[in-house]
Amino acid sequence: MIRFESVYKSFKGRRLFDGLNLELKEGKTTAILGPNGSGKTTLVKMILGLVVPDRGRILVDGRDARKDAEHKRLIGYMPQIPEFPENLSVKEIVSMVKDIRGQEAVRFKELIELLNLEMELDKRFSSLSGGTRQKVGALVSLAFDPPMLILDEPMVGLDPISAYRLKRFILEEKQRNKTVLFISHIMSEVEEVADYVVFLAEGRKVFDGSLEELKERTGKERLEEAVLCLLN
Ligand SMILES: Nc1ncnc2c1ncn2[C@@H]1O[C@H](COP(=O)(O)OP(=O)(O)OP(=O)(O)O)[C@@H](O)[C@H]1O
Repeated sequence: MIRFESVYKSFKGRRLFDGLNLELKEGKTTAILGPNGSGKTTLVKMILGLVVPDRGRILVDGRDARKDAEHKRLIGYMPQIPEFPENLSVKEIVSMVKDIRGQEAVRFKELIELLNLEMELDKRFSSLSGGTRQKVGALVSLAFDPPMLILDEPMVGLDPISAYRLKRFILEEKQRNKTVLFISHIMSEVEEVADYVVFLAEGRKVFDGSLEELKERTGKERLEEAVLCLLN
């Protein structure tokens, strides 16, 4: 379970999170929604310890995300924009992450096939297209088969076939009771994949509950319309 306890975070004197309390359920898939700049990426970066809260704490399976770096080995993180050493090949990047995590890339072959990366393995990261860089981000986050996945707009930038395959993969991970957290602006995707929804607006938690509860609360059957209701 991931728990935010009275989390405060400001950037350059501007308060984003103002005592956020939030629980993300283990073994479930939660979509983080909200307008641009509402704090979604900052939220997931705080779970990873990449952004440190000014006050409060975040517990991942009971471990303080700030103090305990071990929890990172439980998580596969696919950032919005993957950054890896530009001069390394895809193979070398996976090998580097393997050494850092001290884990085997047990799903490497399967993912290479799924994402159609066979021809890219020996190419330097600097020479890859935007979508292929995105696929490398997916590969690295998923190859080590971690119990928790944090995916920041995972399907954006991928061609339709790759996006479809990655979505199927995530749905299978969900069936295996992994804890999945994903950020998305694509409501059809959220509807298909998520069990729970957290909706942020300017760092405030506007909604936190199941998809069904969201529809019930807003009286809207379509998620797109339910989300518009939350914004108004
Ligand atoms: N390192 C930083 N320095 C200064 N401000 C930051 C930093 N990181 C985030 N912010 C600010 O915090 C707010 C939330 O940013 P964040 O990236 O978390 O939003 P988001 O909901 O993920 O947005 P998007 O949907 O556009 O990806 C924004 O106003 C952003 O400018």
